[in-house]
Amino acid sequence: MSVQLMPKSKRISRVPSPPYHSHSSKLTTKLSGKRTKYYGVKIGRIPGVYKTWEEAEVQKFVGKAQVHTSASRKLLKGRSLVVDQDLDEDFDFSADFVKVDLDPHSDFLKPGVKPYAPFVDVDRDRRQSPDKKPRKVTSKNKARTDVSESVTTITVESAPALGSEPVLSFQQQQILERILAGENFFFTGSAGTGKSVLLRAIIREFNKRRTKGNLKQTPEERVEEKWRNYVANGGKPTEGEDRWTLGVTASTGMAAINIGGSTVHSWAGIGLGQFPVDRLVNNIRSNNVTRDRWQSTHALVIDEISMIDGKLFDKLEEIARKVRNNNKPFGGLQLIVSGDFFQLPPVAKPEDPPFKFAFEAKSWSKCFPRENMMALTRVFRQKEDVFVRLLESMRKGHVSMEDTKLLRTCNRVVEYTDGVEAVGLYPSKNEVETINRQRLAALNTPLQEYLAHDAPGVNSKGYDISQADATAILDKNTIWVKELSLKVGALVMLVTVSHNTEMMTDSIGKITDFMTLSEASSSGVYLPPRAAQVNAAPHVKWPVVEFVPSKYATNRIATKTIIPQMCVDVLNAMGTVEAERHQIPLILAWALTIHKSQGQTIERVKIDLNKIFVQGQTYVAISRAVSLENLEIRNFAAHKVMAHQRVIAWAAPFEQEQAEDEHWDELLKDADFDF
Ligand SMILES: Nc1ncnc2c1ncn2[C@@H]1O[C@H](COP(=O)(O)OP(=O)(O)OP(=O)(O)O)[C@@H](O)[C@H]1O
Repeated sequence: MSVQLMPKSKRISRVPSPPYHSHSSKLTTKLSGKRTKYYGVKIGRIPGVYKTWEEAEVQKFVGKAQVHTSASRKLLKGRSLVVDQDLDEDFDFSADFVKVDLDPHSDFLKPGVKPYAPFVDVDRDRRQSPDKKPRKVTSKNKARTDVSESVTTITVESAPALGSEPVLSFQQQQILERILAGENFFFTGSAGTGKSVLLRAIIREFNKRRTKGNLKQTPEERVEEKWRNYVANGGKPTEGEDRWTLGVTASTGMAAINIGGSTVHSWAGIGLGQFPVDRLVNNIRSNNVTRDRWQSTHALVIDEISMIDGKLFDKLEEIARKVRNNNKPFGGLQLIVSGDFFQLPPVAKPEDPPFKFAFEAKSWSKCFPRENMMALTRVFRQKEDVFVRLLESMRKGHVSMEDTKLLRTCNRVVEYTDGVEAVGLYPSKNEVETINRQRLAALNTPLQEYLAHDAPGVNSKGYDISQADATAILDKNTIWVKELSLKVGALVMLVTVSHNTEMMTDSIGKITDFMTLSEASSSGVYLPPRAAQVNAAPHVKWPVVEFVPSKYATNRIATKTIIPQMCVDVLNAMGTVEAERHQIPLILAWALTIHKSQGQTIERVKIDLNKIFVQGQTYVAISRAVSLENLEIRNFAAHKVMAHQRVIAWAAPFEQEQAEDEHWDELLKDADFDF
């Protein structure tokens, strides 16, 4: 919690309210035209409302990591509404106070999702002069909040019984325990066997065990704290604390965002990784923060390993030994690696030398002896046996005559009574862009355009990056679009994830309206708690999406939800923000590339296999579906199901051995031995 500042000009009379997760909470915002400012201190020596910043500032707690910089002061000063979940009942709010949500454990403060995003009002020009073509909003012509507004009332309804992450299966739990005991582990398994669910559970467990309160520390603060502890401990490293320091990475930016991490390249501080190892090691050693991260991290997660080249894996392994001055495999770093080699392979240009899979790296078997690799065997995504079996043989590149017949029956149109059609999956990006553009143009409802605000950060050397570079980095590493064009009737997909069940990625729906937050609240539309964060722009209209109620998922989103803008960021090698994008987390979903669909569960799906070009692509596309009932496939042919021979050869003995082990375990379970 921190010192909270708010202008008196934005008076807010407080209605006592339960936390958001209870049934409902209500805030009444009264905005007067005056510009006198008051400053509120909720947690401090003497909580209260102060007339000057100086008076307020001295009330803050000393020694807590809540030092207000001028930047945060500036940030908070301009806000009209800040929301808190656990207001102190004894606190005197009679003097026009606000509700604040600065819970460090709330989703807003997790990597990838941030509060206080600035806004763009794309609708304003059109509202003022209906004949005028909508003007694109840039940082220059961005609309300002009108503080002379009269009264805004927002009712935040609680989410209707949104689910949580599923309970881990016995196999998932077994792997989790071995990882928590400090073992290296590679876990694989067919699509939908719960690798991502397990990975998220692992990250949660590590975070829980890490020293409380330091999750938000920057790498620099961590180094400083480590040094202080080292000195306090008489020059010896402190026990326990580093044991749970976890690096969270993935092979691609998209996969990294899904688990709240960075790409393995960024984390390692190796740029594109094309230089020889010694040069990369020198670069890392010359950067205190990157060097410290390599040295102080205890365990490293690498997700979607199938897309990491084996040569890169070997380079990282050698770098780890050198930078950590430790000759054990990967310099003694605990490795937690996940992925399915039958899915998408490393991206390689035709002119590149042939790629190696990570399991073909020289160091792979040193890092993962046979007993530290396991395949999850229970498929959760699909429930129909016939579909699970079909996908299993397709994964290995086999399709029988019967399978072909069955898949050809999916060449039909599935109609949905609620009018929300299926998401189309296509191999090529151009196809996807064309389809989405054409479908949007065909709707005769008014166009709403939202231009993202991209904020440049710093690169791994600490230098500011340019606006153009920030946009390029964000375009490459995230699925959030720079220019979002929407209309009532558009099919959209939510592309943000929240592990506290507020919103789930992969949710599909149709835009039914554009509303301000207060309009939404008075029409019974669900306002996600984070919607309150953007109340600084009461006249901005956000899309209202009617999501398809999921038949299968344990995680659900409220059916009719307003989606305000949020923020996504890309981290540099120092773990600080390289670029961040403020945008509405929706994308058009009439068409999506198969590459972008990897890792997702899509209940209504329509796949066109016409231009399939890579092994694993057909399997990835079809395995996104939840049931045969909702699956549509165009241009299926058996030869389009391709699995990589090297993967088949590598996986066969491993999977055979595991099946035998499991068979023996099963037999021995009921046996009564007495040694
Ligand atoms: N233990 C479990 N109990 C019930 N459902 C589960 C369990 N584990 C995973 N699931 C569900 O199965 C579906 C697929 O899970 P997940 O995305 O983790 O699979 P995956 O192996 O990562 O798939 P892919 O390889 O396609 O990315 C999700 O809907 C998830 O909620």
